[in-house]
Amino acid sequence: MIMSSVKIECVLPENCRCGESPVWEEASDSLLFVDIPAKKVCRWDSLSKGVQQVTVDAPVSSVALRQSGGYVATIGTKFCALNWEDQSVAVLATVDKDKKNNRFNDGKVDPAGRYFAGTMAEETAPAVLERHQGSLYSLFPDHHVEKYFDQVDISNGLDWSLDHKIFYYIDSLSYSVDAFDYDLQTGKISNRRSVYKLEKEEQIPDGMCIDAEGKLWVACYNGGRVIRLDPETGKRLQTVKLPVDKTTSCCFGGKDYSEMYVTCARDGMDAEKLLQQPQAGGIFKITGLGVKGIPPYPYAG
Ligand SMILES: O=C(O)[C@H](O)[C@@H](O)[C@H](O)[C@H](O)CO
Ligand SMILES: [Zn+2]
Repeated sequence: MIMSSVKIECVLPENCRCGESPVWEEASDSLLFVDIPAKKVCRWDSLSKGVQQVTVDAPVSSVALRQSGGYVATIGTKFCALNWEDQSVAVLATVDKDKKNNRFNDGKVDPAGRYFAGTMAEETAPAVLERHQGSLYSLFPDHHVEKYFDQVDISNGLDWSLDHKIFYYIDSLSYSVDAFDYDLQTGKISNRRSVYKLEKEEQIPDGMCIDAEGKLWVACYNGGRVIRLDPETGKRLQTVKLPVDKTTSCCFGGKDYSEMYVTCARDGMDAEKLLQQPQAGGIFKITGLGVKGIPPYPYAG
């Protein structure tokens, strides 16, 4: 049963051009996120409401916690370590060296501490790009990189089932949420299949996270919503609409991971749309969902 006490609030009017990769950092009661084209990694302190940011030298598409301290981030086509204190970036590995127009997109750490992230061709406008240029990779704790597959259009949301036996993945322009069998020991994936095909008004599947009941939450770009899916039945369980169209990603955070945070974009909106949706690019908090999330896994290298 769905309780109707869902509340949506813009907690940070940040005007991100393309906000992405929300990650809750319990140790600092903060939300990390990136603004991809603005080349910024941001950290919003939920207690003081202050934002700190680090500007890097290329589009930054995802950020994740690092077990040994600081963060890791995907910057351009590089997996990097980010030292928050002195704002320094160290390159851990580079991918797609033969594809000068590519950049990383969404990334997330698996339950064994590997940093998964995929690439895409740079867009000329939202969802307009040379197709099939991307690949999916992961950075192992020893800093070696494995490539899983290529021919990706827009590599996007990813997460793992609660028993760590399934890897969920979105290539946005397939309009599908896919699943693979996952071998946590080796990091290998196999047996790709679709678990949900988006409906027309749901638009483009973007970022994704799993909740503590094993259900998937997908942010729908241009759809102005997050949807909750049951990957076992392939059914949509819930739709939560937001007052902005370009919802890009979601994560759980806050006390006991009972709140959901949603990022969104301003790029691609005309002046009229921006007047109608002045909160576009802000950070939204959704409470009252009645389900919790799980903590993010830190990169183990
Ligand atoms: O947020 C992302 O993942 C991409 O970098 C964005 O550019 C959008 O998703 C894309 O335009 C719509 O699919
Ligand atoms: Zn995305």
